[in-house]
Amino acid sequence: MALLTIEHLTKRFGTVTVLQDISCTVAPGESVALWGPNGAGKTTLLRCVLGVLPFEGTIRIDGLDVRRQGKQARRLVGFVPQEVTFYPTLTVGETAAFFARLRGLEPDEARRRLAQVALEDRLDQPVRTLSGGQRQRLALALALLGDPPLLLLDEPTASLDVRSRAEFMTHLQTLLEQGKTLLFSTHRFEEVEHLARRVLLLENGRLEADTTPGELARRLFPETTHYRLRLHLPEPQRPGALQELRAHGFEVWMNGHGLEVRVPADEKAAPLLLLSRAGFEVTDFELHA
Ligand SMILES: Nc1ncnc2c1ncn2[C@@H]1O[C@H](COP(=O)(O)OP(=O)(O)OP(=O)(O)O)[C@@H](O)[C@H]1O
Repeated sequence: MALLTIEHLTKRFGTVTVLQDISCTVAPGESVALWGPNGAGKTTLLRCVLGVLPFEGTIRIDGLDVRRQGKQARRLVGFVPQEVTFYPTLTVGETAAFFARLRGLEPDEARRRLAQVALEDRLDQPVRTLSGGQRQRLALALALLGDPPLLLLDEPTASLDVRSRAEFMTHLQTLLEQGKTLLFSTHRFEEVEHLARRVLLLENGRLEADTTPGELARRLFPETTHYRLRLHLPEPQRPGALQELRAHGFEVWMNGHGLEVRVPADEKAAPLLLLSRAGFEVTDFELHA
């Protein structure tokens, strides 16, 4: 069964329709990116799923109707906004304990979630002294309180520098590996590429496509849909490797020091994996646009 089911979701603010007849599902353990230009409706969609906005249509989380069984449904969801406002004078530990208490959870639960995002050594640090990356990790720890299966994240890395962004993405990757389900909005293709298995493309409040990161890449960068991958192999192995790649549908030919393979943008490493699994010894490679 799907963890999240959205059926005919329409959201109007007064006379303006911001989301129009959106239907989609997210399976347990999936990671789905919400992609679309500013104003496409990404935040609004997340807020409808959270049950904090009235809407038309039906949204269910693990079968629970967000409108009629809101309280139970919300227990299954953690939310990380773009930027969180904390009480600046509270420490990290106090903040997490405060939110845990609000939700009727034990202080131990707060400490567990702080450890999950590598903040356990910051318990006594006032929130106002945290870096941007640490603040966002604290927000993630709060979203993890109660161990909900579904995490909604609204451009969670938008205000972070490159290093904190990478760090935050690594935490999300780990959560995904641990079985969490992620639905996150982003404007960065590299985040889609690293984290998402599916992409919901929103445009003017409509679901334009329910697609893959590879297909999104083809739409965004149509001129670089394929690359040439040069593989260096010991000479005696080249004919066998060539055959192996051709047998798997790759366009491949010999060149001076090895093979050259035409690879789609979303499968650049596939020939390397294939050959190494088949026991070939790729000594080096180069990628050309
Ligand atoms: N409370 C509101 N009242 C009226 N209009 C609203 C309200 N909230 C959002 N909107 C409008 O709904 C549309 C979608 O906004 P939303 O914030 O969901 O887009 P978004 O895709 O998240 O954009 P961004 O990428 O800039 O965050 C926008 O035109 C916005 O102005």
